[in-house]
Amino acid sequence: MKKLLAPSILNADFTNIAQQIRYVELGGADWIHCDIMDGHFVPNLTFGPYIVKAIKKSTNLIVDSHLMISNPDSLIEDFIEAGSDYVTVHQEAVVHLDRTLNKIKDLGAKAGVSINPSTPVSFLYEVLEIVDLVLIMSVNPGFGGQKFIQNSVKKIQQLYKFRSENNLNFLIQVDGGVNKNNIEQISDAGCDVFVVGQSIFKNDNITASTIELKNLIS
Ligand SMILES: O=C(CO)[C@@H](O)[C@H](O)COP(=O)(O)O
Repeated sequence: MKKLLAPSILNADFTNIAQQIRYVELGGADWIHCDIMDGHFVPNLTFGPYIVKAIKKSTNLIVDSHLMISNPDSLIEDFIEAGSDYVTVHQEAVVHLDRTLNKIKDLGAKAGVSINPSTPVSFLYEVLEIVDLVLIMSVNPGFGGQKFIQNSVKKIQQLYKFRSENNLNFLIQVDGGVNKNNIEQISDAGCDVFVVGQSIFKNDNITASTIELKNLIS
């Protein structure tokens, strides 16, 4: 499976977001990752569907919306209408996970599910047949620039094994603290999609850091 790089714009310069996206496009980024935070499920606030719509207009890359919000069902439709190709909800934030994931698919987007560092992979076993993507959070969600939680590698290996043994097709994504020193180890564990924030956008040369990370997973 091709390995994909998904720069997270959480810590990008929003005074010129179209240019920042252009820089990662030039570096070979595959997706744009949008971190949606509500100040309730996570202790931080970001942006909503209006901004996702503007981001979609500024790029041809896949737009990947990660909803770190309570009660995501009420906003799923808005994020899909705004142009999200993937919509990922948190297992911890949803009561009827099977219903929510099917709703995303019925509305025409790819359905993703995410788990926090303290949630075991086994909590997802019953929905893995219907999801397009599983996001392993490798930091506690809410902020960019945190340290990678090493136990996430074991969770990725476990998920990779389950996928192979059950002949399933979902993508395995990792998010939080990914950088040039650990990305190869995470890739070897079986990860397909790498969300990277600060290690791309907090560098002087955004395109060069994108190229460097892409090379490490190619
Ligand atoms: O969802 C989140 C944080 O909650 C992430 O997308 C981070 O924004 C990734 O940023 P870095 O850890 O790579 O800086």
